[in-house]
Amino acid sequence: MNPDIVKERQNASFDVQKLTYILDGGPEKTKRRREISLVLNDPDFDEEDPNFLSRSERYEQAVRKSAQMILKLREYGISDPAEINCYKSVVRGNFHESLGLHYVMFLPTLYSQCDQEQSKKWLPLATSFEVLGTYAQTELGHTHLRGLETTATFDPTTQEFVLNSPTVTSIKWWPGAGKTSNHAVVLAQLYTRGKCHGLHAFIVQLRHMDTHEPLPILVGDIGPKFGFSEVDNGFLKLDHVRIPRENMLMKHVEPDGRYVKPASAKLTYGTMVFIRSLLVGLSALVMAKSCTIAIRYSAVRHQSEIRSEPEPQILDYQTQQYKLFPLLATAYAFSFVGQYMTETYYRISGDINQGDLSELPELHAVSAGLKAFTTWTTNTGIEVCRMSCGGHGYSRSSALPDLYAEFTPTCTYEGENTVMMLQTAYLVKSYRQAKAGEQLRGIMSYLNDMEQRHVRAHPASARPALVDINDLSDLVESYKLRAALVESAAKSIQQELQKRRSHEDAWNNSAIDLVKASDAHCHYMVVKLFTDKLSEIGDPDINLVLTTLAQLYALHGIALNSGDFLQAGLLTVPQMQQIPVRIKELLCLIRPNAVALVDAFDFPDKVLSSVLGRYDGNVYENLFEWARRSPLNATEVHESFHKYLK
Ligand SMILES: CC/C=C\C/C=C\C/C=C\C/C=C\C/C=C\C/C=C/C(=O)SCCNC(=O)CCNC(=O)[C@H](O)C(C)(C)COP(=O)(O)OP(=O)(O)OC[C@H]1O[C@@H](n2cnc3c(N)ncnc32)[C@H](O)[C@@H]1OP(=O)(O)O
Ligand SMILES: Cc1cc2nc3c(=O)[nH]c(=O)nc-3n(C[C@H](O)[C@H](O)[C@H](O)COP(=O)(O)OP(=O)(O)OC[C@H]3O[C@@H](n4cnc5c(N)ncnc54)[C@H](O)[C@@H]3O)c2cc1C
Repeated sequence: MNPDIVKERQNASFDVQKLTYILDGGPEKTKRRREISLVLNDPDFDEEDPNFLSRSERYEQAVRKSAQMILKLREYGISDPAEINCYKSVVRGNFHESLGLHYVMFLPTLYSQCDQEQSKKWLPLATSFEVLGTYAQTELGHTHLRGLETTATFDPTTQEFVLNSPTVTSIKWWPGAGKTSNHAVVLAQLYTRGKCHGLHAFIVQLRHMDTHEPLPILVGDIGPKFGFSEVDNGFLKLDHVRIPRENMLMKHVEPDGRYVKPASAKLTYGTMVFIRSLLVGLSALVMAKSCTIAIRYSAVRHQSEIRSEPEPQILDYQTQQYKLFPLLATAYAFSFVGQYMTETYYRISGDINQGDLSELPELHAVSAGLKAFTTWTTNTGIEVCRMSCGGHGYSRSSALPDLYAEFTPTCTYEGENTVMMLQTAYLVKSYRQAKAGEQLRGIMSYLNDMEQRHVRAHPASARPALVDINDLSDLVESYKLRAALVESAAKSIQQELQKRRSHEDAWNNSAIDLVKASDAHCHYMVVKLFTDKLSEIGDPDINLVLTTLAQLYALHGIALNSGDFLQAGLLTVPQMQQIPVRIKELLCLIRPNAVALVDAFDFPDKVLSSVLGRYDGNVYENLFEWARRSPLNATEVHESFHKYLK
């Protein structure tokens, strides 16, 4: 064990194990997660570092691993969905699996959209992996759902739907598992009796069940990408492909071609809401991994000098702390927001299953906004962690390049982040309702008292100084008032309408304000949920260290967005000048606990897969060993010497 890291652990002021229990949701859950993590000792999961393999080898290794996972799940009797998720996230490490989409999109779509008869047919096939599915929605030319071109036309004479990609731009593009899957959920515009009824989901067989040869359908892999080398993102061109009427999910077409409206057309989009909710938790996980790597490495890396003494640990540099500790605070904040998002998703989708759709718009708005907010923040955070590791952060051995490449598409997939932020129509609607005197419920209820607060862009001098910057509840209140930026967005729309612009143009001309409002709303939610969590934590040592992190999270956010807080008169200039001073004090308070705080995330070394983030801190000897495994070192003299240099 590296002596620096031993010393760091001795300095901790709290019980790491107890904090792990809080993150997991209780000691029983930690125990079970650790039991599941033992699967990493199974030699069947020993594999070459994918960084030393070609794309085709990586894909093959991922398929082998996916197949092994299924067999082992059965062998170990793991069947609870949360436990399957935990098992997969342990085995997957920092990469994706080839059957990922079958689990996260295909199966959930079947579970939520099959009727009884369809469930009876498809669920046994899909859960036994005879049917391997993908989710084909995006097209070469479109992702906006109303604009999708693929058609499904009902033919009552044969009781079939005819699926067609009429143009090049309508070819399905991106669905994972282009080579792996034999079925797809295809999203297409439904036509029956000559009328279009919008987007619906259909099950389409793509490949022969025994030979895996494609049916008369053009299907394949779209080629190498920025990351996602394990995943065969695919294309799919359908040329008048016929499927039985029973393959339409939720069956809205009667045998005679009559269309029966669903309770809400938006239920077809349910799988995306599910994944967007999951991505909030995934952001927390990846931010936590990145911080673990960068903070452990910063504790064992010595460089330059502060005083004329031996080289200090780089974690002692104030600038290093300023780079990493706000991200550490973010990892904790997002962990609690992830827990909230999961609970909210299951609560509201439970109501939806019972026929109560009243909270669907809020679930959509919250999951879209938080997905965008947390993935954007995490994406930039991983890169800060990588940079903070200097040159060794650039090596694939650090895992940070892989974490970045695998995570960055979360800002794009399941709804491009700007587009998701623009799903703030709900926010503006809520604002208008509150202004009209309606009492809002839930997370939007803070808009109820906006009129009394009169939060507007007044000169700061005209306002009382509301905030004690050392008081978390005051900080939550200021974030809440800043979230009233929605008022500026609503006003911008109003002004555009007064200029006789159409509603659509007024919306587009206010889009920057709308995204800002959405961002402020999400930021408020994160600060509030983090602060609320503190009241549940009885252990005084843990409460103290998490309160310090929450304060840092809140103040750092204000420092980054100082213009908003000053403009709205929520803070005075002298208070704003106090914030960097307070932030520096908080960095000093966090410093002795930094390593313990990342230890509490409890990532086994095999899951982190990072030479820099090793628990024992023995970085240099393992970096050397890792480099020696590089395929370029397989021979002492590379063949290129004989071919070109000699
Ligand atoms: C701890 C966690 C651990 C582990 C997790 C592990 C793994 C999971 C994570 C990752 C998975 C890993 C690997 C998989 C990798 C990638 C998979 C990627 C898949 C995909 O990307 S699938 C394709 C996704 N595509 C999109 O998201 C498209 C985005 N666009 C849209 O959603 C819509 O076009 C848009 C922008 C919402 C507009 O909708 P529409 O076109 O219908 O416009 P309208 O104007 O007609 O309607 C708007 C109206 O409808 C409301 N609305 C829109 N969407 C919804 C919804 N989903 N639910 C409810 N309501 C919705 C909207 O608010 C408007 O309402 P209004 O009329 O104003 O009242
Ligand atoms: C790794 C990966 C895996 C994927 N897996 C799947 C899958 O399994 N199944 C599937 O169906 N799809 C999948 N996708 C596709 C993914 O869902 C889309 O890429 C995503 O929805 C974004 O759409 P787009 O690529 O068309 O971007 P575009 O919508 O073309 O975005 C390009 C730019 O235009 C801007 N823009 C677009 N619309 C607006 C607007 N209304 N207002 C303001 N700005 C706008 C965006 O902000 C962005 O800056 C995957 C994508 C990736 C990268």
